[in-house]
Amino acid sequence: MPTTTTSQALDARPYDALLLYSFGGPNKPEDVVPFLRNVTAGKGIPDSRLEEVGEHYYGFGGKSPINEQNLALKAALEKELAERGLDLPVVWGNRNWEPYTTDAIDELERLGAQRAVALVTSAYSSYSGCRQYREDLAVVLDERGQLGPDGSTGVQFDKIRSYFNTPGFVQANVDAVVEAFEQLTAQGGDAQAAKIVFVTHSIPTTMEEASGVGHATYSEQHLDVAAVIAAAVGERLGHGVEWELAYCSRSGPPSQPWLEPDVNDLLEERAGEGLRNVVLSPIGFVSDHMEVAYDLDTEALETARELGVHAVRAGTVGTREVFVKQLVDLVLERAALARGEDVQEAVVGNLPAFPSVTPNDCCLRVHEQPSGIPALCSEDMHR
Ligand SMILES: CC1=C(CCC(=O)O)c2cc3nc(cc4[nH]c(cc5[nH]c(cc1n2)c(C)c5CCC(=O)O)c(CCC(=O)O)c4C)C(CCC(=O)O)=C3C
Ligand SMILES: [Fe+2]
Repeated sequence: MPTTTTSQALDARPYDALLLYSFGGPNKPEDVVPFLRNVTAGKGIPDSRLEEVGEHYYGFGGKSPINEQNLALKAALEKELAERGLDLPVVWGNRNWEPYTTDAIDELERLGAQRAVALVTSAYSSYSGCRQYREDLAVVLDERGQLGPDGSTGVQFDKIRSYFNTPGFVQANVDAVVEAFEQLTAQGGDAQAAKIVFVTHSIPTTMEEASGVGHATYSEQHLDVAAVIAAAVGERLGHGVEWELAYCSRSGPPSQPWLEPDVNDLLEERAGEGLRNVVLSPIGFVSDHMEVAYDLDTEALETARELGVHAVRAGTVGTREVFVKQLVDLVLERAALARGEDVQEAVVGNLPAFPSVTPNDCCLRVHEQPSGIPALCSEDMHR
């Protein structure tokens, strides 16, 4: 039997393609409304919220940074794969904008791919970051007449595990936060006194509860990895650093509870207690999405300024080398698993590696309320 290291270093079999699967975003003003319609179909988001979010996009010329970020990640993955001698084409697709899921499947078929490994651009497990991607794949396959009782009857899909608690994701965030501390000092801020406020996307508390089937919940995942990042940053800086987790980008009706505190509310409260220096670390986002560009760089930094708080926003992991290498390691790990080999799954923090084949009721939108939609890469849909 080959050792894991050797086979992982060289072999992506049985996969013949990598699907980079993301959210999508508008490229121009005319795209904004159709994009928002795609995102919100049947989700009960009030019109007032949609108009507000539309304005965020128009404020940036109707263009989200997300598509360029994904193209950059695709290029970085291609480079890393080529450097390792791996002949694995990368195909990009999105749930909510061009190139759509069906375009990506067309492309996979054009390449003659029979078995693809999917990498979703969300590091954490919840309905929004995990199951929704797997359901959309199933829905699109169904529309194409390619969904059988145990998965796709065409190109087969597996998925790499949620990667928030992998060494490369954590290291990339540590590097970014340390750089933000250096920037704070260079700007005349007080790095010794600064607190890290980790930020992620809020979700409804019902979705939070449902995210904990078979593994830690969405917020627990963030708290676990935030503690590791903060400790490593403290070591690099040579002094302890305090930290907290806050949320951004809530939507839905005001009556519906979502995870709190909101980052702006937290800044206000801590400023009232005397906090004057903050590093905002958007660990919930793998690249500079609109949430980062608007909710953090526009809104939260403005809040901080009004409060007299010196705040610096740390970078997202984006295409940092250590992160890209981790993603390719995860592809190879998934391939070794698919070949039935023993695999040492690298993790950091106190939580175990998340499942590569997810339980059937993993990450439902609402706990114990079946969605009625099959989700790919779950136990039932995995042959
Ligand atoms: C957890 C999470 C992630 C992180 C995981 C991941 O990355 O997948 C994420 C990512 C993203 N969300 C995005 C955009 C939007 N999300 C919305 C709505 C919602 N997001 C939710 C959660 C999440 N969302 C939820 C619970 C809703 C309510 C509706 C529902 O229950 O599903 C809405 C509707 C308006 C509004 O409510 O804001 C928009 C426009 C974009 C694109 C940004 C760009 O263009 O750069 C990205 C990457
Ligand atoms: Fe979202």
